[in-house]
Order: sequence, then structure tokens, then C-alpha cells
Amino acid sequence: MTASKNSNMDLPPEYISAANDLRSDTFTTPTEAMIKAALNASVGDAVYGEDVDTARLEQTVARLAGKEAGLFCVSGTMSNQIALRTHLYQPPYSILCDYRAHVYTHESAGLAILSQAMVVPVIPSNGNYLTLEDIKSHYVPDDGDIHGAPTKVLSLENTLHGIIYPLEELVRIKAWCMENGMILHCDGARIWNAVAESKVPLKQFGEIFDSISICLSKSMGAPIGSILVGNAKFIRKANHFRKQQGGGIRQSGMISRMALVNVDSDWKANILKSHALAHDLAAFCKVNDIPMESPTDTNFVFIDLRAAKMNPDVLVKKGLKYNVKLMGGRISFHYQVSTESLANVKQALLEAFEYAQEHPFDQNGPTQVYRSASTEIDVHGNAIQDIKGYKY
Ligand SMILES: Cc1ncc(COP(=O)(O)O)c(C=O)c1O
Ligand SMILES: C[C@H](O)[C@H](N)C(=O)O
Repeated sequence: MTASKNSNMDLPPEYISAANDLRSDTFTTPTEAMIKAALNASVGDAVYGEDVDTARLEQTVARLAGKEAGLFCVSGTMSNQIALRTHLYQPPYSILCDYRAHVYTHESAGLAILSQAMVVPVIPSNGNYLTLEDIKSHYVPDDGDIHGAPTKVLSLENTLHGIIYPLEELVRIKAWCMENGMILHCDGARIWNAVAESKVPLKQFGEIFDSISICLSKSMGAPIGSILVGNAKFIRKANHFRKQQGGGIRQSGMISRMALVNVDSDWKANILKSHALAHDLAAFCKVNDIPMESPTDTNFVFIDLRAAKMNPDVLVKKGLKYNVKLMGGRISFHYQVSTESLANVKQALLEAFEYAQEHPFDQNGPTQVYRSASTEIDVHGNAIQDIKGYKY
């Protein structure tokens, strides 16, 4: 009996399939093709740059983005944080981003701790994405005023909340950055989605941004990681910060080979399938007057829980009733979600919305777009929080 079979452990239930997991596109599971590919992966030590498949993955993604070099990071968080740290030199300085940006809201204060940076979080005046006017009216100029922390980097997200950043706006922002010596970073956790839907080549976004963090573990379906792309000098220094942060990966050939399976495939078709499901759900919401927070450009439907007076825990429990996993108002689609799950989430959403009509819920705390599974369903998949008087 191996230790792992020891019965007195508190192990999570086996995770079988992401077909009904609409909590996030991070739940995609490795395919059989990926696992088979891993069996034939190179086995060099990537810290010394000696692993063929890791180098192949880095150079493949860098080339797609039109950048000189790429760096395989274990996560999008690491990729973003070492990118921003690499762009920054002499504090005091600040990074300007959307107030919803993952680098600001969901990377455990990395900007404050690793980069010692002030953040200038900005609410987009159009409600969807920052315009050049939003940026110009909030950035901190480096004009010698010793009260401020001059803004050195703009960190934009594409997509953010599933919204595609309009290329023409990025072009305007880029021109202003060039005139004002400002660096542009892109959190491209879902840039594959933006490329597939907008048909703007990744290389064109690469011409706008000095660096892009490109996630492999979301809509691209890889089990692990992100590729940070940029010029060779920047990537060399980012590699230094990656090592410092404990991100040096030894024999990463296996996970690189797994990622290459989808990167080398018709990934756009896969991604557009997931977008079609999201667009279908958005149309369903419109027909049933279920309010949404933002346009459904790509793979996310954001239910406006406040406007709907919907208790997120009721929505999660309705999801369990109809065998779909949810974690709040963001409903995520990825290429492994089944059409049956689309039908089921419509049922769950409709019942939660009807329940809210009779039992309006006032969200008096912050709206948590993402909530870790532990806050609503336990390791055995049962909803933790009972809601007074709530019956299935
Ligand atoms: C927009 C965005 N950026 C970055 C990340 C960080 O990626 P990871 O979870 O791999 O650290 C995420 C989360 O998946 C994300 O949603
Ligand atoms: C928020 C969480 O870190 C992950 N980025 C997600 O989108 O689910």
C-alpha cells in the first residue's frame, strides 16, 4: 500500500473532467495527446537553457508574437510580476492599470512586495477599457515633483473580463507612450481569445506592447504556465528575476511538450467554439432580461449580480443542482465545456434569477468576481454555505 493510498488523508475528490466546470478556463485538463507527447519530451535542465522542448516552446510563442525572445514561467502571476519588476528601475515609481486588473487585484500584492511599486488603478470612463484620455488624466508625470511616484509602466489586460481591447485605442495609447517614455506591458492571460475573435494577429499586439505575458494554461488548455515575451535583453533580465523568485524549472520539457500540442494545433477553432457557447448564453440572458456587467466579446459571461439582486451562493447552488460548477457571477467557457453544460447553466441561471425576484439579495460587500472553491463548495463538491430558507 503506497503512502498516497493511505486512507486517513483528506484528499480532494478525483477531478475527472472540465466539461461542466464553468468556474474558470483554468480548469481545462490535459488531453491524452498531451500526455502521450510528454512521454517523448526532452529532458534537459532548462535552468541552464539545455532543454530542447522548452526552448522550442519559448521560441514558438515569441515568434508568434513577433518578439525576440520568450521565457517559460510556471504561472501567469509569475510572468506578469517579473515582467513588471524587470521594467522598473529606481523607486519611487507607479504602475497604471485598470482597477479590475489581475496584476493589481489577484496577484497577492506582488506589485507592492516584489516591485515596491505604487499602483494607479483607474476606472474606465466607458466602463469597459481604459482610453488614452483615462490614462492621461490619471498617470503621474515624472516632472520633478517629489510628492509623486512617477508612472513608468502601463499594464493593460487583453482581454479583460473577456472584453477585447480595440486595436485603434491601443495604437493611440502606444503613440502617446512612445512620446512620453512610458513602457507598455500586456497581461495576455486571454490574448489567444482576443486574437481568435478579433482576427488581429498576435504579432500586431506584439508591436504595441514591450512585453506580453501569454498564458498557456487557460483557453490554450495546457496544464501549466505562461510564456513571457519581449526583446532579448528584457527576457535575460526577467530570467534573473524568475530564478530569484524560485521559478527556475528543471526538466520542463514534459510540460513544454504538452503545451506545444495545442499551440501547434488549430487553437483558434477550439477557442471560437467556446466563444459561441458564451455568446449563446449572453443571448439567453438578454431574452430573459438577466442583467450582464460587460459585453460578451469572448469566453466570459459576467452576470450583474448587484443589478439582478442575485445571491452568488444561490447561483452556485443552483449550478450544483444542474451539475455545473460555478463560483459567482463570472461564467467561463473553454473548449472542454459541453453543450449539455450550456443547457444546464441556462436552467441554473434562470432559477437563480427567479429566486432573486422573490428574495432580492443586497450585495453589501465587495463583488468577488473570482472566489476560490473553498469559499463555496467543499472538497467533496458540496456547497458549504447554507442559505437560510433556501430550498433547491
Ligand atoms: C487576467 C489574468 N491574468 C493573470 C492570471 C494569472 O495566471 P495564473 O493563475 O497562471 O497565475 C489570471 C488567472 O488565471 C488571469 O485571469
Ligand atoms: C482569478 C484566478 O486567479 C484566475 N485568474 C481565473 O481567472 O480564474
